[in-house]
Amino acid sequence: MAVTALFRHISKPQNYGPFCRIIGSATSLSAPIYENPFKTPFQVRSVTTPAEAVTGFDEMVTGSKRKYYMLGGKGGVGKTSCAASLAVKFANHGHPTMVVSTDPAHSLSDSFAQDLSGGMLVPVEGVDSQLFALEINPETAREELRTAIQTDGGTDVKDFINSMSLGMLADELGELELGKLLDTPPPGMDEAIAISKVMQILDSQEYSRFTRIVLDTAPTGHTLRLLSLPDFMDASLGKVMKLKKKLDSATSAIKSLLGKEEKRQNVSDKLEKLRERMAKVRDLFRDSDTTEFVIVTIPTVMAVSESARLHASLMKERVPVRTLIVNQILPPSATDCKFCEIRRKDQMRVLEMIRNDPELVNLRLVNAPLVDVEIRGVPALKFMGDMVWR
Ligand SMILES: Nc1ncnc2c1ncn2[C@@H]1O[C@H](COP(=O)(O)OP(=O)(O)OP(=O)(O)O)[C@@H](O)[C@H]1O
Repeated sequence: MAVTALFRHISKPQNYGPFCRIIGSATSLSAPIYENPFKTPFQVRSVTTPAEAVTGFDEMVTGSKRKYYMLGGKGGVGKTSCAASLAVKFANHGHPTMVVSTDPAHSLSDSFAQDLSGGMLVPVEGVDSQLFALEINPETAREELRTAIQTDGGTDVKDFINSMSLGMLADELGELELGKLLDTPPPGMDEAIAISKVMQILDSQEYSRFTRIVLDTAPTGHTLRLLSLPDFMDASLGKVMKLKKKLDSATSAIKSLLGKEEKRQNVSDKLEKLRERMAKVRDLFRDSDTTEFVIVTIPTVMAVSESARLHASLMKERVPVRTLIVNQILPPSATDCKFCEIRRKDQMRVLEMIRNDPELVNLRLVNAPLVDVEIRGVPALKFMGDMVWR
């Protein structure tokens, strides 16, 4: 697909729906007054959680060099809401921003309450500055790659080699199982291809203006496998490339005799480009000057345990992590709701657990309250952004 074809414009005005009364504040001890999007001031009740911290948004927003923020965590904790709200905030601070979902189960469209599907860059309505969203369907990205390789004769490489009586090389290529890799990809592979596609888009001159890229990633398991994948891909594709070079020199004489076209050169180029992009993805994840991985969790033992494991893996892979967002914290109950009281006590215990967890203790802890409406649409995201990203 031509890069220019990635833009799609929304002509219909969007209805964001009513928003929003809030019942808690992000870590506030002093009960600040926030303004809702309809300009009706409302009081935010305090969430009494001791470790108040800010995400250092000033630092995040400073500078026009391109920066990447990846949000990840357990399913359903609020990754998309946090990612979308960060993107809105960057855009409202003047950064041309792109928010990208590489989660096979996209929810950016739901979060923005706009249709952002289709694998193209879509402008988000209702934001002061440039904000574009992109939902990459990892399966489609994989199919595109497969078709590109097939069209250029790539899947027939093995047959072709056999027909040239180079069976030994064919076996060697077979061992690399590139075709199988695309048929039944290991978990994380689709996302790696999707991210490499994002890199391809961002590499083009046309999109060089984007200075903030926010990635809403798939739940933890995929992220972890994704991290180790570029190395694996790099090695596999590197081997394929070497083999192809050998093959090219071995067959070029025969091919020129038979007058066959050099179709496979295209395949080689594509694989080489994919390998380069995979290597770029790997480097990007580890570059603390440009990249930050933000872990999002909720105050339950299960979610926090998973976050600790995610953090340990990210550290092992040398991915920079500074912030842990604990989302959906219940505010103190204004009524004598026993259920709410018990849940909140439970949550406070979990917050204490986070503060004492050796894996998480050094992270900036940002507590975000559970609000009494769904976070949906730009005004709601703007509101969430002002609570979380400070
Ligand atoms: N602080 C909050 N208060 C109230 N509702 C919230 C809050 N944060 C998120 N939500 C709601 O919780 C639901 C799940 O949020 P979201 O889609 O952002 O999670 P996710 O981690 O991206 O999920 P998935 O793993 O399925 O992609 C949404 O309906 C969202 O509006």
